[in-house]
Amino acid sequence: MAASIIDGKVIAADLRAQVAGEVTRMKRDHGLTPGLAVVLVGNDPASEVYVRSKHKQTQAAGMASFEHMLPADVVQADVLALIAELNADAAVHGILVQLPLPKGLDTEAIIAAIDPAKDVDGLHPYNAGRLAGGLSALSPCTPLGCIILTKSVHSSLEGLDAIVIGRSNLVGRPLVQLLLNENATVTIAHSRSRNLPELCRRADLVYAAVGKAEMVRGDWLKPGATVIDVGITRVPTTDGKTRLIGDVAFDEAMQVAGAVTPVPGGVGQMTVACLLVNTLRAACAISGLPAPTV
Ligand SMILES: Nc1nc2c(c(=O)[nH]1)N[C@@H](CN(C=O)c1ccc(C(=O)N[C@@H](CCC(=O)O)C(=O)O)cc1)CN2
Ligand SMILES: [Mg+2]
Repeated sequence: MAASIIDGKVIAADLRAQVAGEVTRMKRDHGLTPGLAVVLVGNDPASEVYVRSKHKQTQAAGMASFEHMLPADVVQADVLALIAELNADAAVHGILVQLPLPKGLDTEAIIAAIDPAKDVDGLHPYNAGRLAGGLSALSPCTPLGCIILTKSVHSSLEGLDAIVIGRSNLVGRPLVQLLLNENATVTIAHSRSRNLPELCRRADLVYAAVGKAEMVRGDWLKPGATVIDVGITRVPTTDGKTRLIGDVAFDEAMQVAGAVTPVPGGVGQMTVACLLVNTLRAACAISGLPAPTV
């Protein structure tokens, strides 16, 4: 029997609706409008698309959206000065610097300059450290989305064997921590791992986040496994256009797995929805309000 498709579009839309409901209540009961500031440096076309989508979805949820577009040749000190301004701005509850930054800028230093309470990307070492310590923290959006998608299939992840392929700060590493917090048994694999197909075949939950198109094949999967595909590679098509491909050979996975996320329409959809959740959580924490239920 073919696997079921985990519909990221539907799940993300539901999450955004829940956030919008909470924002309405915050405005009504506390006169508080959560605000998100996004900093885009340069003009990478994909980053421009993602930032536009963040702006639209932030406004659609009833939050304030502040966009800061800086030229590709901006100097480090000017980026840091903008971050300092946003840290001090009471209307801003979340700050996000779109990645990757142009060469020449020190990404680590820029992220470290963000007030951890406003770090809605969950990338500041303070939040990464708290997450790794099993403490409450703002957590990176894509891994949060992966967990929500997994929970749409499994009400509990306790005791399940998970493999995370990829160890980036944005996805793989924080995803491992979130899975541990759910009491999953986690294997961390990466481009240098030996016997990857064999490691994968043991897993109930497979997270592919390496950025290598269709690397995970159908015969790498345990029958019935849940497969969460984080990869997005844009490839040219014969008609001169492009299309997106994930890290998992989708058609093959559909023959073996129990549930699979599509690309597009899976994990990617959750990233911005979870950013809205984090902005809401940051606004509540900064304003001394109880954590939102979403
Ligand atoms: N500061 C950050 N930079 C980047 C992040 C991040 O979380 N924080 N993640 C990615 C880019 N990204 C958001 O910033 C992002 C990627 C993909 C999608 C998405 O909706 N994907 C769609 C397909 C979109 C398309 O057609 O191109 C899907 O998979 O369905 C949203 C956001 C790197 N940088
Ligand atoms: Mg996707």
